[in-house]
Amino acid sequence: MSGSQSPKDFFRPLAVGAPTPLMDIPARPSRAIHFFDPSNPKMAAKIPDMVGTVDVLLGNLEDAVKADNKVAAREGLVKIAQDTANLGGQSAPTQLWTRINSLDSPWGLDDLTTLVPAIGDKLDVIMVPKVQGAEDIHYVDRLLAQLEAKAGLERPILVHAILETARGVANVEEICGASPRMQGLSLGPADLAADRRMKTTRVGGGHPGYLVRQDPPRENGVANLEATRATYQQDLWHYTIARMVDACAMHGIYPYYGPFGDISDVVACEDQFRNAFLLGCVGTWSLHPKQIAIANKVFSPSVEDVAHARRVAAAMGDGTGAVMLDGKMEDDASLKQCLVMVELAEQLAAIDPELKKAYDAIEVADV
Ligand SMILES: CC(C)(COP(=O)(O)OP(=O)(O)OC[C@H]1O[C@@H](n2cnc3c(N)ncnc32)[C@H](O)[C@@H]1OP(=O)(O)O)[C@@H](O)C(=O)NCCC(=O)NCCSC(=O)C[C@](C)(O)C(=O)O
Ligand SMILES: [Mg+2]
Repeated sequence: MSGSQSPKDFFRPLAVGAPTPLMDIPARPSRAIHFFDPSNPKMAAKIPDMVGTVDVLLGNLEDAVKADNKVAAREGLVKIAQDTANLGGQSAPTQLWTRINSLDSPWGLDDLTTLVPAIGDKLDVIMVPKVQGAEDIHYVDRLLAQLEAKAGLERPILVHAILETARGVANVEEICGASPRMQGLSLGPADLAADRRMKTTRVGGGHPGYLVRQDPPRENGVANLEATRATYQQDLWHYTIARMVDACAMHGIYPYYGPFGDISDVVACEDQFRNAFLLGCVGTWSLHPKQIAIANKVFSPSVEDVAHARRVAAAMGDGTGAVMLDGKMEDDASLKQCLVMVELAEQLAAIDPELKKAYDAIEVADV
């Protein structure tokens, strides 16, 4: 909500006839947001078979789509949305998102004015790149309301902002609170690195030069600076992700990691995703089909964690007081953490039969 706005106006439609904004953003599973270029015939051909195997399919119109293909990508996305069953809309197993071109580009406006009338009923979330502050969200918010009203849509399209400028990061809280449409945030590590003038050349992930080194061993009180010392690579994105998580939690919306550009390094990709999962993110991006399985694995609580969480919940009874379990103290606050895990497991079990089987098996054997 912006400074001069009355609280009661925040949840009013911004155009006559537009759908009423949602009070709460639904927690729909979105472990992997899988990017595809709708102007690439090979990728487009794969989309119908991917429905049901990934939580979100995202038709990307921005960076990674050639300038000459911008219109073809937009039109390709319309066609895919119209022709593909079970993709997009409230009850579809796979959500349909798009990433529009940036608001200062020659294409952003036409992206919105084409997509909303044509496939607005199927589009669940619109990702807006390079968001700098609340003003960008306000612009999209009003425009979407006008387009929704004109198209007679019954459900508001949600908005997701990518943080990829220093100003965007500095304004992260106001971005999250700028509209009831705000669904979440993703990290845009490549543009953000460039904007910050970081000295990296990668799309997400770590850097071997960003490290801390073990202290030198001391002999008779003197540091041996010649000794071999272990180094520990640090996470370049810790600060930004942590800020995103707090801003999203404060506003009841959802944080996501983002892209991991080294498609061949599936191990480091899994590590980067897991850091984000542990810090509070609900999902990440997948740029290549092989990253979907990594995201689904990482962003689904492990069977061991769910088993432990259920044991704590059972041992805590009415949820107050303190108990000992396996030598550890559990209390109201550790129970709350466990309930986050249990709730997430329930949401995922409802849409993923394999996970349901794995989580159901715990109940019998381990609790
Ligand atoms: C990396 C690339 C070029 C490798 O593409 P490739 O064709 O060389 O890979 P491949 O391993 O040979 O592909 C095998 C098969 O899978 C297909 N395929 C491959 N990828 C996909 C896909 N995503 N969805 C569906 N199908 C896909 C591909 O067409 C091929 O089909 P085939 O067997 O029939 O020949 C390709 O995967 C790709 O273009 N991925 C999407 C890239 C993208 O969307 N980038 C933008 C997001 S990141 C970003 O913008 C940064 C950010 C946030 O803004 C900021 O940090 O600032
Ligand atoms: Mg970018």
